[in-house]
Amino acid sequence: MVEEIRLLKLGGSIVTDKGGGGGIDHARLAAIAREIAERGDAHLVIVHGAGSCGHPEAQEYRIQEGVDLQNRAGIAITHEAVAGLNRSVVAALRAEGVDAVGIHPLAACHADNGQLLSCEHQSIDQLVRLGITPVLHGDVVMDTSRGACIISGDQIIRYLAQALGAGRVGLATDVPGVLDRGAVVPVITREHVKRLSIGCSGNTDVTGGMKGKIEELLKLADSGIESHIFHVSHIADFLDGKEHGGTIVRR
Ligand SMILES: Nc1ncnc2c1ncn2[C@@H]1O[C@H](COP(=O)(O)OP(=O)(O)OP(=O)(O)O)[C@@H](O)[C@H]1O
Ligand SMILES: C=C(C)CCOP(=O)(O)O
Repeated sequence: MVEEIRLLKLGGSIVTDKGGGGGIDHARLAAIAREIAERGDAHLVIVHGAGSCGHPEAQEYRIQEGVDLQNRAGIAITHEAVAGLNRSVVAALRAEGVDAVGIHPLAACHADNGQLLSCEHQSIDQLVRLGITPVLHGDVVMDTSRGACIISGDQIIRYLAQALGAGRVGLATDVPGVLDRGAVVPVITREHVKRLSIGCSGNTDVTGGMKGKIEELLKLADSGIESHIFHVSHIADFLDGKEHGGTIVRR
């Protein structure tokens, strides 16, 4: 029997100090890595966001407006910021015994007009089947129309979930789920979302915060794959298939 692949996004807001001084939260990373290692999670693909390691650089160089000779320096600077975070995520996982390997979308993916068009999912699938945990991230990616653009971890999650036929898709973040007047909305569908007020992030964010996340997850839901948004404290529950108290986005 071919085991199902699970996808977990670690939001930039939980692995970095997104609203504060801007550092990587190494203690949080170690705790998350321990939870993943304790479950011996084979068939897991991890994608992390950028938080304070990439969003400020992408904003400074106006990457989302397109990249040409004037602002091309932003490609390497933004990529290095988030690639450094990727090295820390991979190191934290490996320190706990998870056989993790970092994969950079700048080299593995291509976009057009800000939309992810392709990603080397065959290599990712093969790695997972060998028991290795690929760790991707939101990144600056070359873009046919714009030169380059920023692809969020949420877009990568959507693409990989569809390409790999993922069985379970979860996004851990700094809020308990999608909130409506302070209460968690348990289920969101395309119809229902129109009645909600979903905003961006309270911090520097070039990919649309919660609004951008929901847009991607609704596209995923359209293709029949549901996804879960929950607070970082419920990662173990998600991996164990238990109730996480967050939001499910479905068709
Ligand atoms: N209706 C809403 N419900 C919940 N969060 C919301 C809502 N509207 C806006 N937000 C904001 O969205 C944020 C979460 O989105 P954000 O993109 O920062 O998450 P992330 O995936 O952890 O980070 P990153 O994009 O850096 O990976 C919350 O911290 C909150 O400020
Ligand atoms: C800003 C960069 C480099 C990637 C953004 O990814 P996200 O944090 O998942 O939105």
